Amino acid sequence: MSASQNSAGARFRQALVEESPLQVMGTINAYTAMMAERTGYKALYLAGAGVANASYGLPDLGITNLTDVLTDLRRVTDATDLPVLVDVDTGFGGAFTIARLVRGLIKDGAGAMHMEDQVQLKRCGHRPGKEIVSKAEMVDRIKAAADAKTDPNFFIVARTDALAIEGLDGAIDRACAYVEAGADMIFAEACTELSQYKAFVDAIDTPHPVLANITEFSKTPNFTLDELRGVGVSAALYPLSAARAMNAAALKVFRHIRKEGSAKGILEIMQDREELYDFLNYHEYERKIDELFRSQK
Ligand SMILES: C[C@](O)(C(=O)O)[C@H](CC(=O)O)C(=O)O
Ligand SMILES: [Mg+2]
Repeated sequence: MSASQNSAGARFRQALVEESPLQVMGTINAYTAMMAERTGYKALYLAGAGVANASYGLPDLGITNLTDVLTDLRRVTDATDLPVLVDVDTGFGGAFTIARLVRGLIKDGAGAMHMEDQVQLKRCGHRPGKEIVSKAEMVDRIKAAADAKTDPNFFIVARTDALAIEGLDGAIDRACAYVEAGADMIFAEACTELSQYKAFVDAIDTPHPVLANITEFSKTPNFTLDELRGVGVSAALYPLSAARAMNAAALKVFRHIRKEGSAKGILEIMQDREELYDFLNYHEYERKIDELFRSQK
């Protein structure tokens, strides 16, 4: 098997074949990535909003950069074998920056990326007031990315935020142009109805045409996997589900211990030491230390 057949990009493509729709699970750090892997997911997601919110305490408004994303990516790819889809926002700059980004992602173990057609001062895809670049400019972004691939299997997802601005026909017209330019899949952002996904799927001519972003508290309802399968969606993204739950749990714990002066009464929502150690393979590390240094005792 050649190196590129076994690359993260190849593994991402394989996951799309094995599972349809492929559930792509957002994990904001190495440890949650390990838990998701053990739970049975076949692909992970590094959310731009996750990098911004969780790692830097910033809103998802295009403030974090290429280096911030690669730093978080390396933590995840060092800890798991699963292929990771990485949110690279607008690509962080012009053609040369995008090329550097693609090379960096592949080097740091990403299997796929998604880049969007918003202006540099981007917003969350589910917020009002989004602005997008021209179709031609986004086509250039995709071409720059496709041209920079050092692994032919690296998977490029083009995200279009055009539905909210140009309507379904405009968004589909862009989607087709993005695929023509080298995108492997379309991230149809902020769809409100299943029929919209179907329209994208019918228009796009690739083996795995459409990704649905099932982010909570958004413009997109929490469509089930069966519903998405029914309209031909190839990948279902859960960018921040665990992060939202982790935030809510942390806040509960902070409030409880502050108020009660003790963790008594809130312990049941915590992961206990045994489970933590199980996911970390902690005992294996201890065994190794004992084995290595036994003679010194
Ligand atoms: C997918 C997304 O790009 C992300 O960064 O996770 C966000 C998710 C969200 O804000 O809920 C987006 O849809 O813009
Ligand atoms: Mg994002």
